[in-house]
Parts: sequence; C-alpha cells; structure tokens
Amino acid sequence: MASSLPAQSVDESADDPRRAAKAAAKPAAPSRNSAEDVIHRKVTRKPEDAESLERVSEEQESASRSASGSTVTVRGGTVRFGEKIVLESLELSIRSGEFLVVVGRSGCGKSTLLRLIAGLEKPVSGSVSFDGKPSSGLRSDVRIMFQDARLLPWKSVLDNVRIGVPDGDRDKALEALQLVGLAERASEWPSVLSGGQRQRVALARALASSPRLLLLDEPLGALDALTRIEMQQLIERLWRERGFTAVLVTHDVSEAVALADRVILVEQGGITLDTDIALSRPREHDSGFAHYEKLILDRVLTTRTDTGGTDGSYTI
Ligand SMILES: Nc1ncnc2c1ncn2[C@@H]1O[C@H](COP(=O)(O)OP(=O)(O)OP(=O)(O)O)[C@@H](O)[C@H]1O
Repeated sequence: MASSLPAQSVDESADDPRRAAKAAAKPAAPSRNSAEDVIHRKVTRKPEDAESLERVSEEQESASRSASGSTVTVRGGTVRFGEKIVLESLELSIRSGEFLVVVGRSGCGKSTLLRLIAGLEKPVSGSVSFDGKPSSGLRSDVRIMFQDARLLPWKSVLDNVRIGVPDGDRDKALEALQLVGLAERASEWPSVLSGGQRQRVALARALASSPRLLLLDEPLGALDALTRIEMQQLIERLWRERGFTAVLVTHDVSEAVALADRVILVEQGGITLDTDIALSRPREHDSGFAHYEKLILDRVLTTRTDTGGTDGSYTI
C-alpha cells in the first residue's frame, strides 16, 4: 500500500473573494469557554441594526451548538485488516457542533474511519479522543446510523426507538418519533413503513438519547432522490436545533456540499483534501454551490472517472 499522504488543508479564501467574504462573516466554531463568552456578549451587547441582530442570533446558535456536541480528535490513526493497511497515521480534528462530511472512492476507508471514531474498530496505532480525553470502545454519547435502518421486525416502531433510550423510556422515545414526524406511526410494524420512513425511525432511535456525536454511514444511499432531499433537510434541521457533532459518509458530492461545514477526502489511507464549505444555510444550488461541487469533483477525478447522475447529482 502506498504510504499515506499528509493531511492537506486547502485554503481558497486567498483567491476566492466570495469565500473570503463568507469566511469573514461566519463566526468560528467556538470552544466551550468561548460559547459562554458569546452568550455573555449577547446579554451585554446592544445590536445597532438588523444585521448585527442577525449576527448575534448566528453566534447564539453557534454557541449553543458548540455546548452540545463532542470534539473528536484522531491522532496517527492506523487501521489494518491482516496485511492490508486501510488508514495510516491519519490525523483529524472535528470541532464541537461541526457537520463534517467524508467522501472518497469506494473502498478507500470511509466506513473504517467512521467505525474507528465509533470505537467499533481498534487502531493498531494512534488514538481517538473525545473532548480532549482518550477514548476506546463504544460510548453512550455516540450513535451511528447505517444505510440499512436495522429495525427489529418483531418490535413496533415505538419499541424500536425505545432501544435507543436509556431505560427504554417511552416518553423520550415518543418525543424522538415526534422529532422525525412519525409519532402517529408509533404502534405500527416496521414492515409497513416506506424506506424513507424506516430511516426516519432509525434517526429517531439514534437521537433519542441526545447523543453528542452522530455518525452517519451513507444513511440516505438507498433512498429515491426526493426522499433523500427531504431526509437531508430533516437531518440538517435536527442538527441545527440539537447541536450535536455530525460526521456523514456519502458518495454524493451534491449531498456533501448541501450539508457540510467541511468536507474531507479520504485517499490512500489519509486525508488528501480538507475544505470548509463557506455557504450560508439552507443551501441554494447557486454558483457558490457549484463552485464547491466542482472543487471536490475535480480533486476526486484526478484519480477516477466520474459518473454523472440523471438528476444532475454526481457520485464518486
Ligand atoms: N472487517 C474487515 N475485514 C477485512 N477487510 C475489511 C474489513 N472492513 C473493511 N475492510 C476493507 O477495508 C477497505 C476499506 O473498507 P471501507 O468499508 O472502510 O471502505 P469505504 O470507503 O467505506 O467503501 P464504500 O464506499 O464502498 O462503502 C476495503 O478494502 C475493505 O475490503
């Protein structure tokens, strides 16, 4: 296996005025202490106009998000299966409340990275830390969602969600089902739900315990285009409201740009592209959006031929 490439941070603000302007307008994801600072400033500061009011509200949202999500650090993470080294000395820092999207060619190690963070894969060397503290094995504040909803067919929708709640608390499970708009289907069997509805139940189960980190391993990969967009919007809304840190693996570059604060490309055991997506939310499919799609695709396509989807999306 080729040796890993060093993590490469692509800073385009120098030659892209739109991005530079966005970056200047966007408050940096604050640390826990600076989150308190923002709240303090919010109470003491008098906004002079609508723009500063909006800015305060953005800062407030960012502060509250930061307080609810985990920071995750992978240092020198190496994972191998037999002789095959899949991740090699990988370095990654994820900010609290950040929405990170992982892209890369099939088999490059995206799911392995997610499993490493989840504690499902043990590194042969290196470490994973949460909020600055080394961690190994499964954690109660981390939840993972897969392409397959993995619902138990012999349990009702509500009982499936209760699996994700400490002590199986019924009210908390119902509350989670409400979040995804499926409370009225609580007593039904998973088999009568559509694929999209099953994924919403899986999302409710994942969020029912209010995790600080949500890992999403291509959860929308099997859905039709419209359901996929609805699910993207639901995930984005819940992420914004609840403030957890999110890491999504996807093959869909459009989905990556729609959801990410930041996109990384995994290649040859390491991270070979690491770029912020400096677009406001909700994202419009405008020239800024196209700019990032092209940036990511161009980088990926230096090593692979693309496949353009009939709906204008691209997969890698
Ligand atoms: N448990 C395992 N035992 C042996 N090899 C494994 C195991 N899990 C993953 N691999 C191998 O590690 C490599 C990376 O797998 P991984 O599932 O992380 O890739 P991926 O980028 O998520 O792929 P895809 O996009 O196709 O889902 C592949 O070559 C895969 O065959």
